[in-house]
This record gives sequence, structure tokens and C-alpha cells, in this order.
Amino acid sequence: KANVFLWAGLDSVEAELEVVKLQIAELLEKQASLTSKRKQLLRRLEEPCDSTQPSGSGPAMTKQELLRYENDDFSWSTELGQNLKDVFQLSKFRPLQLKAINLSMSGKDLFLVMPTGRGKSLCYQLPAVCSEGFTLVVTPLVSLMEDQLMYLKSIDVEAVSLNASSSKEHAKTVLAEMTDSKAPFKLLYVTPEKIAKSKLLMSRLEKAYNAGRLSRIAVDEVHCCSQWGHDFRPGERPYNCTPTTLPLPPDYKLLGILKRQFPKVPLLGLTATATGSVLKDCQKILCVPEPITLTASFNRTNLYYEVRLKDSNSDDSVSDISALIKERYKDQSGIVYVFSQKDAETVSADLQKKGINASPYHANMNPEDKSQVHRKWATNKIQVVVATVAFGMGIDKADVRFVIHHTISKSIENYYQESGRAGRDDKPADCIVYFGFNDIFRISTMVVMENVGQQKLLNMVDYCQNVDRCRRSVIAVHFDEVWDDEGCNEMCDVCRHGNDYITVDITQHAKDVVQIVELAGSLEEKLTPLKVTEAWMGKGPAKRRKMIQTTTLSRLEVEAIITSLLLQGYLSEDFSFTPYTTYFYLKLGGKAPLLKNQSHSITMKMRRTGLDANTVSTTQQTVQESFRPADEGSRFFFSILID
Ligand SMILES: Nc1ncnc2c1ncn2[C@H]1C[C@H](O)[C@@H](COP(=O)(O)OP(=O)(O)OP(=O)(O)O)O1
Ligand SMILES: [Mg+2]
Ligand SMILES: [Zn+2]
Repeated sequence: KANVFLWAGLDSVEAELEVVKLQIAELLEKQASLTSKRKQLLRRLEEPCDSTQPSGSGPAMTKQELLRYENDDFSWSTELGQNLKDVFQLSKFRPLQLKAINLSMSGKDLFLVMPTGRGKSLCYQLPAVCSEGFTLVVTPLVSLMEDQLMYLKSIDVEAVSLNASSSKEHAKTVLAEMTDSKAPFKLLYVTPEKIAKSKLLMSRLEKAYNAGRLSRIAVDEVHCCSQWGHDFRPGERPYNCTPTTLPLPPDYKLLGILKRQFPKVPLLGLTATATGSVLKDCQKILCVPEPITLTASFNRTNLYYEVRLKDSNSDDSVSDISALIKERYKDQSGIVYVFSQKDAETVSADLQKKGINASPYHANMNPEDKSQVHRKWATNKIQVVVATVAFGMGIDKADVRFVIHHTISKSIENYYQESGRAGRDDKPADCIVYFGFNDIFRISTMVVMENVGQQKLLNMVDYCQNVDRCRRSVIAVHFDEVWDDEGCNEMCDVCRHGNDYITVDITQHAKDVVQIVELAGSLEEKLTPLKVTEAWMGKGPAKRRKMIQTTTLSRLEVEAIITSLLLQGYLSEDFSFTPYTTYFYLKLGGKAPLLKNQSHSITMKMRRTGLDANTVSTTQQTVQESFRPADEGSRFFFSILID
């Protein structure tokens, strides 16, 4: 008998130990996240120049000294401005372009890190046009080279290339012209192999250098120099297409010869993906003694980020979208991203019915129709494209004023890229995403096979659900950046409506939900998120209703709490495969046992106006209901912790 007693005691101690272990894990996780935050902030404080990222090393040029390079009182400034307008037909510089160009024109070696499509090429093309002699451009891909040559030809800038497919005659002419002071070309594009393998090219470069005709060296996609440049975790950056999909161009690591042979020629390394340690590596490989690193932030300050909630009971997001397009975006160009080809057809038809000039776009359309839609939209004959993510490549329309996501993206990186098609002209534009509970599981079953698919999706869900922090700062984490709330300028709904949020204690709710899932488990029953929602709202079989604690919270509130529990790890996903489809069930998460601990509490921040910001007046009531003190011993009391 005494033994039984001891066994029971042991069980209970073991259970408690399990809980303590979880608590320790939780605290360690928190410690890690805080430590990393502290590190990032300290790093920013110590930064000598104004990059927002860990720079490679560089001469300690102070912020003050660097500021000088934003001026336009250099001897070349007038010519720069003139050529920017006349040759490149651009009205003004983008952030960092002028500074980079002035530094390079001053003869400084420079690494320029800038997101894709922000205009790195101009930083060597324009100096090339304004300098004597020619600029040597090293590019990893012949196709990139050809694109640039075509573009330069269209604006009448002379440029030539040398690569494996160049004809003998062409190569001969180019090589001869390199030392000819009357040679017309301003840019010479080569692949790294040419530098590494062609002694003839090196000897001509040497001659050109001695004649003072080699004015600048640009190494595009400079991260290719470092093997670490290829070791990004998949998807760490949205535009790491080069590192993950291409083999390492091996000859990049031999490019150090350039700076060794031509030390007086300023070198400009360009990339969209490199971190501090990669740049340090590149610096060593390229033999650049003290480069200055300029890093443009991924922060798109002209974009307004907003999340709207889809009500599962009565999803009228399409009406909402059509109202936005007809009022706020009247006569303005935009994209509505949807989940599936079917959605593209139906949402587009719905918008057309409301008198909006919309067209669908998806992978299953024939190529002519696709390019016709693209063309008509690009020339403003169609106002809105209702598209799947197939609508992406080659979209470079400057005046997109809104990108609306009818369904959440599968990751923050995808969202950043898709929504980033708005406001390329640097004028204000809106990025709105409609966040629906059921969409989480639609996408989840789709990405279930991808390696870190679930985690990435949950990050996206967190972006939508979390009203604790500025939306930008949530995005920033994914680019290893820190964008503080001040940098937002109220250009996100959280910052703009900061006072409309309250933190509520959801511990008891969590216990109720966990009990429902636990009970199902003990009955060997699996519950989909919808079933859990219904059970908690008292819609299940009467027998079960008696065994659980149901709630009077609104549907949106119930969904928000379940989502939050999933994000925080009190619930987790449980997939089941049939030959035809994948099912998403909820099971207990790793943190569920913590709820057995009396002192454990969970909080969640939510909109004061209920969860539906779109209909303030009606939800005001809901909130009063749900936050009403528990007068008749109700267990559904949200205690307000912070006002
Ligand atoms: N100052 C500017 N004003 C307006 N448009 C500009 C400006 N500078 C560049 N652009 C345009 C030209 C191109 O259409 C577009 C992309 O430029 P580009 O130099 O090809 O990007 P990038 O080299 O930074 O991107 P990637 O990383 O993809 O190579 O930006
Ligand atoms: Mg480029
Ligand atoms: Zn913000």
C-alpha cells in the first residue's frame, strides 16, 4: 500500500518536473531572443556609418564624414545631375545612390548592399558615363549581362561585353579598343572566368590601366566571392535567388587579382544579400584593404502596412475590397493577390460585377492571355489584376498604389516581395492583407511538405495577429534588421492606432480550449480547428457540451484566441494524409502542460474595439460583452492588465 502511495507521489513529482522543464525552456527562449535584440541594438549604436546592418569592416569613417558625400558640391556634381536626367531619364536619386556614386567618384572602394530592384546598377553606370576611359563590370551570368547591354543601348550608352560566346572578331575589336583613347565604350562587361582565364584580357587591362583608361571596377553580385554567400538558410532573404539556385561561380574567388594589379582603381562591390561576415570574406578575397560599406535598409518607408480581419461567419472581404478600390483607389493601379486560380476567377468576376475594371491572372491561362493582361495593366487599360503569385516575374510598374492580399501569403518573405510591388516610384502606397482563420489551414496543408513551411507560415500569421509591435518591426526581423517604431512614421495600422489596443489575460480561455482538445484526444477523436471553434462555442453534440466549458465570446474572438494558442505553442498542428487531401487537426502543443501550473498566465494583445476594426460600432458592443466583469461567476472575464 505504502508503495502505491510512493508511486503516486513520484508521478506527481515527475509531472511537476516536466512543467519546470518547459518553463525553463520558455525562459531560455526568451533569454535568447532578448540577448539577440540587445546585440543588434548595441551593434547599431556602435556603427560608424549609417548602415542599418552589420557592415563589413571599413575605415572608421564617421557618420559626419559620410554625410559630406550626400552633397552635390563636387566637381562632378553638375555633370552627374545632367546625365541622370538626360541620359538615364531619371528625375532624382534613390536613397544611398548619390552617396555611393560620390564615394566611388572620389576614388573610394565601396561595398553597396541594397535590396533587389532598388537601383544598384546606376551606381556604376552613371559614374561610367561621367568618367574618362571605361568601367570594368564583372557579372556572373551572361543573361544579366545581355539585359544590361540591351538597356544601355536603348539609352545610347556605349557598352560592350566579353564572355564565352563572344566571337573572335568581336573580342579582337574590344581588346584593341581598350587602350584606344578614342574608343567609344564606357562599360566593359565580363564574366569572372574571363578575368581568371584570359591572359590576353589581363594584359590589355594592364595596358589600359597604365594609360589611365581603367576608371572603375564594379563587381556585381559580389557575395559570390564568399562561399558563405551561398550558405544562407533557405529563404533567409527574399531575393537570395542567386545563392540558392545557381552553382557558385568558382572564378569569383580569383578576382583578388584585380585590386592587386590595379590598386589605384576604385572597386565597387554590389549585392542584395550579403551579411557582415560575408562582406568581410569578400573584402579578403577581393584584396580590398579598407572598403566603405553602405547598406540600404529593406524598409520601404513609403508603404503603409495594414491587416484587416476576415469574418468566418460572413466573409465580405470582396465587398470591402471593391469599396476600397472604388473610393480610396479610384482610378489608381493595383494588384489583388488571391490563394488559388479559382479564387482569381471568382474574385475578379465579383469585382467586375461591381463595375471595376479587373482581370484575372494565373499560371493556368495561356501565355498570350497572360501577356495581354500584363500589357493592358502596365498601360493602365486594366485597373486591377486579380492574381495568384504567378503574377510576379518581370513586374516593374512604378505607380502601383495598392497591393491587397485577399488571402495571407505563405511567409513574410513572400509577403514582403509581393506587397513590395507597390510604390516603386517611392510615392505612398498601401499594402493591405485580409487575415482569415480558415486561410491559415488552407495554406498550411499546402506547405506541409516544405521544410520550414509551417514555421514560415506561422510567422506570417504572427505578423497578422500580433498587434503588440509595429508591423514593420515584425518584417524587419526577417531581414536581420531593426526598424524601430519611430522609423515607421505611423505608416502601419498598429502604430497609427496604437491606443486602440489592450492586453488581456486569456489563461482561463486557454485552459478551456486545451481541455476540449485533450478530451477529444482521450476519446481518440481528432478535431479540426473549425471543430474546436464550434465545440468551444457550444455547437458540438450535447454529450460533449456537458463535459467542457463553452464560451460566449464572439466567433472572431474565439478564432483569435485559438490562433494565439497555436502561435504560442499551447496547441500545435497534426496533419493527416489521405490519397486525396491533407487534413489539419489541432493537438496539444509542447507548452500545454504549463497550464497545470497555477501561477502560469497567458496574455494577448487585441484591438480595444473588439477584433473587427472594420466595423467599429458593432464590435464596441461585443467588447463590452466579453470584457464585462464576471458578476455571475462567469469564467469568461478578460482581466485588463494594461490600458
Ligand atoms: N533614381 C532612380 N529613380 C527611379 N528609378 C530608378 C532609379 N535608379 C534605378 N531605377 C530603376 C531602374 C530599374 O528599372 C530598376 C532596378 O534597378 P537595378 O539597378 O536593375 O536594380 P538592382 O541592381 O539593385 O537589383 P538586383 O539586385 O535585382 O540586381 O530601378
Ligand atoms: Mg543588379
Ligand atoms: Zn508601425
